[in-house]
Amino acid sequence: MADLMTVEDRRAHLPSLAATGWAAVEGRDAIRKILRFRSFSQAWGFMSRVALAAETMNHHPEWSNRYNIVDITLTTHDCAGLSLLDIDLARRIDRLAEGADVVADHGQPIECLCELRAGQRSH
Ligand SMILES: C[C@H](O)[C@H](O)[C@H]1CNC2=NC(N)=NC(=O)C2=N1
Repeated sequence: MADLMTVEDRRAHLPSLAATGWAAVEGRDAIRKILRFRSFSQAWGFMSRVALAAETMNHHPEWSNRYNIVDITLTTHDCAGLSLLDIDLARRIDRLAEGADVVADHGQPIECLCELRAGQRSH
């Protein structure tokens, strides 16, 4: 069972993900990144590789694909917020997305997620 990230975890891990284009999702304890590939084929190949990583981790993205665009949101359903599994999957996604363009005009600064929201309690 994945635990909700503590404030310390968040401060340690989230800012570096901002550097690679991850942003906070409005109203959710979740991170989002939008990628643009050269073609549908490149986008689909990326998604295939991420799918294999997700299956290995048993941790899956919420994502959509439109031609050469892949829109990815990560959060952990079991704890209704961000866990370290989301950090791990985000880093694997960044490695697999090498060479793709990052669409940056969305989301809130990721630092918004470095404090726990009302009602959230990390173990
Ligand atoms: C039953 C299965 O192990 C769980 O539903 C896994 C599958 N993949 C998952 N993916 C994500 N993002 N969050 C989860 O809590 C989760 N739980």
